[in-house]
Amino acid sequence: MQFYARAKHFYREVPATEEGMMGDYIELSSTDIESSREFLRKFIGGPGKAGTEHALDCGSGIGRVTKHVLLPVFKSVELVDMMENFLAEAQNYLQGKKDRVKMYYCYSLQEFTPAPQKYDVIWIQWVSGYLTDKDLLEFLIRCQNGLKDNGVVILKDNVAREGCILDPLDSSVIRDLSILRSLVEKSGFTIMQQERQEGFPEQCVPVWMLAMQKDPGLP
Ligand SMILES: C[S@@+](CC[C@H](N)C(=O)[O-])C[C@H]1O[C@@H](n2cnc3c(N)ncnc32)[C@H](O)[C@@H]1O
Repeated sequence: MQFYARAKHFYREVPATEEGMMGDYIELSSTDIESSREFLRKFIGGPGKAGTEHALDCGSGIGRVTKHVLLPVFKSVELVDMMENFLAEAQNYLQGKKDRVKMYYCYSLQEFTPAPQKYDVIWIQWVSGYLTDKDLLEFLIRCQNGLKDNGVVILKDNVAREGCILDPLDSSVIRDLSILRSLVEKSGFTIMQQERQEGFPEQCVPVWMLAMQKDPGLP
């Protein structure tokens, strides 16, 4: 519980701005967005691919990903974040597109269950490290049930070069790629593609994008 309480305590001091969402690396936001858009394009539209009706932005913060990556593609988007003030700010930040933002869920992901078979894409960016292994695994299992046929989960996060690093400042963990992949696979997802974010400075922790789909044989 302390692990989660500390993260909440940390985010109380974080401004509800793009800078706050980027942890003071605001200059990387446009590179991040551009790569996310390109990565997403591979999995949507066309036979056997995900549709473009509904997306869910997990750990959305003020909706930076929703605004720049999801709303340009999906008819409607829903946001889930544990911080009420971020979701409140999202309503200003997403102004003009508000009618296509259908829900703002104020929940911690470890306590949140996506609605069954509703989403074409579930986007999980820079938030998986705030969940324990057990809670991340269980959340991914609940996400499977939230996906439509051909639906895709995209997880984008910092990835350690080796092992698992605890950041006591914001109470998060950075997992290496093999640990992250094994959690994803344990949940029953199949990883379709993984790609390293390019264009970030060498001294930054590597960032990876993983696209996953549930096994079509499973209910
Ligand atoms: C680094 S910000 C990233 C925000 C957004 N995904 C983006 O890329 O702009 C991390 C976000 O995760 C949220 N968060 C942290 N732990 C969470 C949890 N256990 N459940 C839900 N949201 C959480 C924070 O409130 C914050 O909005």
